[in-house]
Amino acid sequence: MVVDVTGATPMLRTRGLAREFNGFRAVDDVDLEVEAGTVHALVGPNGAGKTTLFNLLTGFLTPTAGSIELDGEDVTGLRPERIAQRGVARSFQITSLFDELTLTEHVELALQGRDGGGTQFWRSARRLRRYADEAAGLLAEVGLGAHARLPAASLAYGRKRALELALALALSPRLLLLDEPTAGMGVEDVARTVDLIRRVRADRTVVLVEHNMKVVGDLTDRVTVLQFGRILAEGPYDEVRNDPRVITAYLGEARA
Ligand SMILES: Nc1ncnc2c1ncn2[C@@H]1O[C@H](COP(=O)(O)OP(=O)(O)OP(=O)(O)O)[C@@H](O)[C@H]1O
Repeated sequence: MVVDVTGATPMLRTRGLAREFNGFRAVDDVDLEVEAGTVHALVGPNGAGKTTLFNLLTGFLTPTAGSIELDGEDVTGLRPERIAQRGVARSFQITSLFDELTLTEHVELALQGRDGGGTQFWRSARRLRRYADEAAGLLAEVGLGAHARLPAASLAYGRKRALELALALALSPRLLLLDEPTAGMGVEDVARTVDLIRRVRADRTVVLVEHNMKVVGDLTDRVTVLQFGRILAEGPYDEVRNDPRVITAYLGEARA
């Protein structure tokens, strides 16, 4: 186990992390450190490498170079399911919802998957009931308690994303990765989502990719700014947003 000078092992640490696509470095020599119990944002102009970095952290892509440690354990090159088993969950991917299943059934399936029981509904509908209480608790946590018996298809967009969050939380993640949690939302849903993330962050470590700077400012302890696959700046939001290099990077994007 690697321990840093402050004595605390970061929940996530990458060193020299890189990913090339045909000689093009989408992620280039990234040293990222995320302290346990914090909310950390990844921001940067389009094409900066944020999604590629997320895909590396979840094992959906293998790095060309560098390493990834989770709570001091080397997870570099592990397959996505192995990384998930070690407590990394990623939300929101609405495409993974099933229209006809109720919210409760979705969460019960996720809980069964966490316990290694597979995620096939048709084989196990009766066994799923053992998770009823835990599922109810998770739905209440994300504010969907009143909708538990409705099919997922009946939910509005913002609520679908809350359900995705409940599914990620069902895995009891140590590290929760949120991929643009407020993308495509109106002002009210954004505010609700910020509140929700605030609530679920207790005892968890959260890394989010976010374009909405108000959300970043409201939610995060630290921000890493990526540009051209590299870390351009890193620090508390108020420091980073006044960094001339960051301002130039975003102005450049606005002009383009
Ligand atoms: N599979 C791939 N093959 C080739 N190039 C890729 C691939 N995936 C990403 N890239 C390139 O890597 C760079 C970083 O892309 P990435 O999607 O990680 O950026 P991003 O910061 O998430 O951007 P956005 O904010 O637009 O989602 C881009 O130039 C992109 O075209």
